[in-house]
Amino acid sequence: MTATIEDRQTMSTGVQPVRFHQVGKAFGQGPKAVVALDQVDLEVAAGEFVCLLGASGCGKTTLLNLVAGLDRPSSGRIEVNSSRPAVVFQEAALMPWLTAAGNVELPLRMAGVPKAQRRAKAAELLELVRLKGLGDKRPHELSGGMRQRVALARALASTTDHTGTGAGKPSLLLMDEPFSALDAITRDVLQGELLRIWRATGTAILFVTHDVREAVRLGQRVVLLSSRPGRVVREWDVDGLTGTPEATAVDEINGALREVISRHAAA
Ligand SMILES: Nc1ncnc2c1ncn2[C@@H]1O[C@H](COP(=O)(O)OP(=O)(O)OP(=O)(O)O)[C@@H](O)[C@H]1O
Repeated sequence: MTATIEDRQTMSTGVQPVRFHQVGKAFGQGPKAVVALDQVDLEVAAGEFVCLLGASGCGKTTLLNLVAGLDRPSSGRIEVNSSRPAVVFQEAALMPWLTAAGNVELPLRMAGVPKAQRRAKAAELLELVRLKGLGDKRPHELSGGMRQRVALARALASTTDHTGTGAGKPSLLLMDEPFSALDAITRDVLQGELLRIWRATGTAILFVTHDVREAVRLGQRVVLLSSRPGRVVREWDVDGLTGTPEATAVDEINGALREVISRHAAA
């Protein structure tokens, strides 16, 4: 089930939104430095859904921050070849004084999209995340799941190229445990919605989680990071697995995750 190099090369034809070449990231210097990532090689193909899995503190958020340009690597090289990557966090982080539609419009406003066009785009995206008719609600009037839907619509607005400068570049969504604060039923519904939206938009997604089931359900590929420092230790091609194959993949990946955690604990 582990993807071969040949498989990876087949998947990686065309423009890749993200490529990591031997990326390292350390916080601080000298003996007290915290090495969060070490020699990470990773790529995401256009339109691909990749789940990044690892134990708490292994550097998953650090890796997403590097892709988003919120931080810089200490070593190695990152190629980001997408129209502006957008991030969805664990908490929706909406502007409380803006309506749902206002929040979705915000990145469009910042990109200089004319008013009528951004209104129409926000309405279209709110419909895509099944919040049609709720655009005038403020965040406090919405449930946690609804707020994450707004955050997803805003991220989609942000990653769409409206200026023409990113023409031809694939879009990329970065998602940092976006459903982990939600109850199990809402999480299940939103996972299904995310798959639908991914298929409808064709955006590439790099999705961080520490939930193996979630990773196998959502991803085409699951990439396992070791415990600190985070390194890619294994990856699995889980595209289209359902039923028993999916359960087998979950067991196998759970075993590998436990192994990297216990190796770290023993170190
Ligand atoms: N700004 C920073 N300064 C110092 N250390 C940091 C900083 N950001 C992250 N770290 C450290 O780097 C390591 C990786 O952190 P990161 O948040 O990327 O892990 P994670 O895998 O996302 O964890 P979790 O699953 O718990 O969210 C941790 O040891 C963390 O303490």
